[in-house]
Amino acid sequence: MASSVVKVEDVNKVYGSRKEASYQALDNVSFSIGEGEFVGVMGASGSGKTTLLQTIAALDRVTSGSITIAGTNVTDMKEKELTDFRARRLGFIFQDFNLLENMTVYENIALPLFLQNQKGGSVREEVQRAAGMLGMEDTLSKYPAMISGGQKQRAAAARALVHHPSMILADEPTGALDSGNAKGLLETLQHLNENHGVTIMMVTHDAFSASYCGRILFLEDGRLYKEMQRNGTREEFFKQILDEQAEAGKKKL
Ligand SMILES: Nc1ncnc2c1ncn2[C@@H]1O[C@H](COP(=O)(O)OP(=O)(O)OP(=O)(O)O)[C@@H](O)[C@H]1O
Repeated sequence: MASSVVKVEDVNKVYGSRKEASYQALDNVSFSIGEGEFVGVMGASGSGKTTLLQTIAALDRVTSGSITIAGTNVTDMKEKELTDFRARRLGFIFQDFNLLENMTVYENIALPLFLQNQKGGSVREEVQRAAGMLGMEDTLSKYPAMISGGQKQRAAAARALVHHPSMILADEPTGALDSGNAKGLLETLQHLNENHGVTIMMVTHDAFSASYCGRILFLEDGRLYKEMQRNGTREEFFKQILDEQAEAGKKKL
C-alpha cells in the first residue's frame, strides 16, 4: 500500500465519566488509509461512524489508543495546535455544505486560505486551481443563492481541497440531496480521487454512495468487523455491499 495518511491504532472512545452512565462508542478500532485511497465507513445508526470521523478530525478526543495523520500524532496535541492542524491538514464536506450566503463563491472557496492568513496572488492562484478541478471557473463571482444545488456541492468540494489538505473527510455528504445531485457529488469525489489523487474518507449508511469507494470499513457496536475491497465494477461492488448489509441485518434477527 502507498504510505499511510491515517493510522488508527487500538482506539477506544467512551462517552460519559460515571461507570453506570458510560457508553463505549469505539471498541479497539485499528486500520490505516493509504495515500490516494477513497475509503467508506459504513454501519447502522449508532454504530460509531460519526464518532470515528470526529476523532480522526480531532474534533473529539479518544479515550485510549492513537491516531496519526500524515505522520503527526494528533492524540496528544493541545487544543490550539489541533485547531491549527485541522485548518491546515484537513478538508471537510458537510451534509448541508455550509456555504456562507453573504460571500461570493470565490470567497467561500478561499475561506481555508483566509483562515491561514494567506493573502494576495497565491490565494487567487489556489482558488482558480481548485475551481478548475471542479469546473467552477464561471461561477466564482456569484453568490450561493445564484447557483444551482449541484454547483453548491462543487463549491463545497473546491473549498475542502483549496489548501492541499492531507485528506478530505465527508460525513453523509449526500444525506440531504435528491438522487440526481447525490450522484453528481459522488462522481465529483470519484473524479478528485481518481484524477487528482485526493485521499477521501466518507461516512455513509447508504450502499449506493459507498459503492463509489475503493474500500469499505464496516462498524458494528463500535467494532470494526469487516473490510471490503472493490475489485470489479461499481455495480458489482454495490451488490456486494447490499449483500453484506442483508447478512448483518439477518444476524440481528
Ligand atoms: N456526546 C455523546 N455522549 C454520549 N453518547 C454519545 C455521544 N455521541 C454519540 N454517543 C453515542 O455513541 C454511539 C455512536 O454514535 P455515532 O453518532 O458515532 O453513531 P453513527 O454510526 O454515526 O450513527 P448515525 O448513523 O445515526 O449518525 C451512539 O450510541 C450514540 O448514542
